[in-house]
Amino acid sequence: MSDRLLVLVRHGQSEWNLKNLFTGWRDVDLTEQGIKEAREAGRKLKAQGLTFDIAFTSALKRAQRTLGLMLEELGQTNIPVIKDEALNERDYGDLSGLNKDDARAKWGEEQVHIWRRSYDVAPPGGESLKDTLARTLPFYVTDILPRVLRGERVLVAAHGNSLRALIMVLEKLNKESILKREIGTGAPIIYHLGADALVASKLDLAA
Ligand SMILES: O=C(O)[C@H](O)COP(=O)(O)O
Repeated sequence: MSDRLLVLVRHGQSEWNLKNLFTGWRDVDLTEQGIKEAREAGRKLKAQGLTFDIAFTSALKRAQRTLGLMLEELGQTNIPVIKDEALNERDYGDLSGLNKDDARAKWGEEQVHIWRRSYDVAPPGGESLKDTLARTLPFYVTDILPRVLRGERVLVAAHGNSLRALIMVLEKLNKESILKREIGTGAPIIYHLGADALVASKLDLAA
């Protein structure tokens, strides 16, 4: 097995996940449940015998706290941590702060599903997954991937849609299959990459 390790983790449950509100770039904290999920994710990685050389996270505190809690469980709070807006959640624009059920009642189930899961339809005033990919992918290519290919073991704590964007590329998912891809809170996905940067193996700890 190559040591080109890349682990992706969505943050634990946030206060607005619990309240069922569109969050996007709003900077809300973890719930007690989210803290538990983050610690559990760290314990799961430790149980796999994994250690990391560097970690990446977004500019938002729910992902940063999740990372900090995982590193505590791993006993690795001293590794370098790079925070970058490129890994932030998709900007939900005018939907930010609205209740997801209220939005379904107003615009219909299908429209809301398209805004939440489609590849190229942006919510009003916000980013589509394609727009999100346009900022996460260059950052992945310039800052994350070269380290993985050099053999550094990399942990990324980010968000449902910034991770869906990266997963779309890593797993070569098309516009149809990404529609169905859900990323659970605090559920690590462990990849080993080949020297060609393609996925050599994948272990989804949520599965
Ligand atoms: O930003 C949000 O509201 C959530 O973190 C992700 O939302 P989604 O499940 O609608 O993509």
